[in-house]
Amino acid sequence: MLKIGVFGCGAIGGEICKAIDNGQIEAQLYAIYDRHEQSLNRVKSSLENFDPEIMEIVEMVREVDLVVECASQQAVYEVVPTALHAKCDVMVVSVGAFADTQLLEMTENIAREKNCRIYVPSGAICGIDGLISASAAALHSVTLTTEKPPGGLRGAPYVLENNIDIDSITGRTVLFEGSATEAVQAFPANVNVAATLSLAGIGFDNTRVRIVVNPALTRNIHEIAVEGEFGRFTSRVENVPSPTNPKTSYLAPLSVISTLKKLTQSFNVGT
Ligand SMILES: NC(=O)C1=CN([C@@H]2O[C@H](COP(=O)(O)OP(=O)(O)OC[C@H]3O[C@@H](n4cnc5c(N)ncnc54)[C@H](O)[C@@H]3O)[C@@H](O)[C@H]2O)C=CC1
Ligand SMILES: O=C([O-])CC(=O)C(=O)O
Repeated sequence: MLKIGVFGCGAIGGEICKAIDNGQIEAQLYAIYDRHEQSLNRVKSSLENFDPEIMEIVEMVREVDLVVECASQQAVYEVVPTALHAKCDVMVVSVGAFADTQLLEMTENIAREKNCRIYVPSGAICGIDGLISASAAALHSVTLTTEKPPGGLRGAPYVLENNIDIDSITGRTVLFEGSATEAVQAFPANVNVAATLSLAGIGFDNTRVRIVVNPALTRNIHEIAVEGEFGRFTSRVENVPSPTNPKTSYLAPLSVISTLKKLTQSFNVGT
């Protein structure tokens, strides 16, 4: 049975642990880690069938087959190379870290050398399957428009550095327009989906991102528009935010759970 380690036990990590624990994913929840004891305790107390060991990453990668990173972009720098060097596969949700081309090249090289896999789930967006299919021919443009209520964007570096009082905004307001490279640095915990789109499509510098705050919303909306030789498609998802982290949509952990299920099933559907 696949032995899984979960690094980061917040909104996403907590859901993954529960899905393994309740048998939705046929795997063993072998180890968990978080820098906050409170998060570890919350996850441990939510489990009924597994009692995972708490292990730092260096120890975890020696014991498990796959580490699921669900912590932060900064954690990706530590978790991914450590896992791959130990011949351990890795699934990444803080995908924005891969806007750093040196990190991306380095991890791809280690994965190739060690014959390991790096998995990037679709996360909180819909349409990655179509974009991957379309990318087999020429793509002309990929655009993401993310619209969230203030709680979904509060505290982002871009908001703080530009002294934007996000709670005083009364109507739908465009906060940011730029490349995916710029977007994932300006909003590292809000638009990892821009990185996933970039990796699947035309790269970080060519993928356009617009970020909008809308106090009238209760959901996190991501709209994607893709044009290419295949034709054109748009996708729009209105995501229920995670109850413990309003920045994170519930679809994000569900996407990780489904990707993990794919690894353990013999019958797989979708691109
Ligand atoms: N790919 C996608 O579509 C999405 C990606 N994300 C990203 O996924 C990651 C996890 O999201 P959530 O679970 O909502 O966040 P969260 O804030 O609820 O949980 C993250 C947990 O990781 C821990 N953590 C962070 N950095 C750490 C480190 N260096 N070492 C040890 N523990 C660390 C924190 O203590 C926290 O308990 C974030 O980077 C978030 O931005 C979130 C939503 C969608
Ligand atoms: O969960 C979402 O709506 C998207 C998100 O936070 C991210 O991509 O970082």
